[in-house]
Amino acid sequence: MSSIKNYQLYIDGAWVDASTGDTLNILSPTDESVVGTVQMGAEADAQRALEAAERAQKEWRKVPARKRADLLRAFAAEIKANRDRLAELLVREQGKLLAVAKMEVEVTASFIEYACDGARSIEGDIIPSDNPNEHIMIHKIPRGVVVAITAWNFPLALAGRKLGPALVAGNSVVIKPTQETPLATLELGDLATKVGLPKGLINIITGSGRVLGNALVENPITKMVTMTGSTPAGQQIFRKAADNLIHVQLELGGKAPCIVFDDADLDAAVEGAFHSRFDNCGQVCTCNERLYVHEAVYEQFMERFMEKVKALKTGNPMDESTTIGPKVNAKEIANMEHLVQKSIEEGATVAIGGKKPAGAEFEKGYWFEPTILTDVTQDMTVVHEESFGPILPVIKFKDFDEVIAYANDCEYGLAAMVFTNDMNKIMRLNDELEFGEIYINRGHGEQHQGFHNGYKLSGTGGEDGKYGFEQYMEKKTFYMKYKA
Ligand SMILES: NC(=O)C1=CN([C@@H]2O[C@H](COP(=O)(O)OP(=O)(O)OC[C@H]3O[C@@H](n4cnc5c(N)ncnc54)[C@H](OP(=O)(O)O)[C@@H]3O)[C@@H](O)[C@H]2O)C=CC1
Ligand SMILES: O=C(O)[C@@H](O)[C@@H]1OC[C@H](O)[C@H]1O
Repeated sequence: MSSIKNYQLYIDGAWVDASTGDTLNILSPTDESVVGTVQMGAEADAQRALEAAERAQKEWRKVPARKRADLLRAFAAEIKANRDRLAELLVREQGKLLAVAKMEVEVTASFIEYACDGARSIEGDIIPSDNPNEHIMIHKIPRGVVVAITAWNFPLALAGRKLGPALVAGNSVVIKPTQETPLATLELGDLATKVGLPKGLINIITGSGRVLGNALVENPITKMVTMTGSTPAGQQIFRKAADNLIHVQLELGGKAPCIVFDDADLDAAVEGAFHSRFDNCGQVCTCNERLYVHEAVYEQFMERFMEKVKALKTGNPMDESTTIGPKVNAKEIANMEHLVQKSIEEGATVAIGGKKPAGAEFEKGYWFEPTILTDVTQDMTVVHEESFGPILPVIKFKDFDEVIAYANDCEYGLAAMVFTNDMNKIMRLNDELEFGEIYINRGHGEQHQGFHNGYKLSGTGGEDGKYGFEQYMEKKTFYMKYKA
């Protein structure tokens, strides 16, 4: 039985108590046991962390980018060296499968390593002026103090995704992880100290988004907010950020369509649609949230697809034979139950699942059976509201125009998946689908060198790749007049 650690706040390279004296128990989604405690920071703690970050950034921005990258590669290496310990903590606080947790730790490090590769690409411009004896120079400079606010589905990877580019670009960071799963992120504090990152460069403080998160966003020291989470919270941050007109990068909700055309490779489509819904218990922003299958292949596809769903083994995420774990908390389960009930009321059929699994091992914890809904129509709630869980509505379609209209009939615009081998369809899909990330003939799964970019209510700014890195820098233009 792993011991329970009581975490403090990590500010200016030290562990300190929060100003409030309040603490929060972090519960295991598997059995609701306490897996750790954190302290609830408030405005005064936000101020302390931001001031430490501001002091550190004044020195950090002078360090050559190559040297910054060297230090951060050591940080990434230390994260990898602690993979198994961090992975177990992720399983205990978030309920993801151990194998997925190990991959998350590796991805955390690779996000940082990818950013380090960009250290030598921080280039500006020298532009000839229209005036004689004058040059125009555009410098890329760090923004200053960046506030990073993260969600619970991949808490450590989301931290690495933001820390990497922010720090390599010369900023300092205050991270506020979600109250649901803060523990693995807090562990980054000791690793930062161990590799000798300057004090105050990374600060990790815990507390509610409404109080601590809000205090961070509205503080004038903050020059950028990068947040991953729900659309409502992102909208609140966007409104508050307007007070100081700071740069905001928001990665929010999604409702990805997965479209299987009649000419699709059905094995690839079954695999892609299945993993894109059920991996991480459906808690991925780019998940297959609604499946559209052409009527000509519907029976064939569903026969193979349902076999895989029935074969899923729900259970303890530490058990290697488990293939799907619990949801993260009781609120998420309530949403699952609401969506299934609403779907039934609106005329859908529960083809499989739809409730809490039976058995003593599921008495405690936040469990929900993998659920497939059929006889679904485009107007139903479950086709428009994000489930962010193991629920999949399936709709039969007749032709290209019909399914594109269905796919775009959505307030989100993050990801879409399509299976077809018809080049004309593929090129038309790229033109007509209103989503920032489109996967052709495979399931979801971003790569660091891409650009994770949500349209509509899925966010603003975008993350990853060279365009995501650019978000962490300001530009300064010089007009240099000289004597001939
Ligand atoms: N597009 C993407 O890449 C991703 C999007 N998501 C989306 O996030 C949602 C699930 O994650 P979840 O953590 O519940 O999302 P939430 O929006 O509830 O929380 C995300 C983070 O924002 C904080 N927060 C909430 N309100 C505010 C505020 N007013 N000011 C500052 N910070 C605030 C939260 O703090 P706290 O909760 O601690 O109070 C948390 O740290 C789903 O909708 C999912 O689609 C998730 C992962 C990736
Ligand atoms: O935010 C998400 O849910 C995804 O972008 C997820 O986060 C980190 C992983 O690398 C991505 O799959």
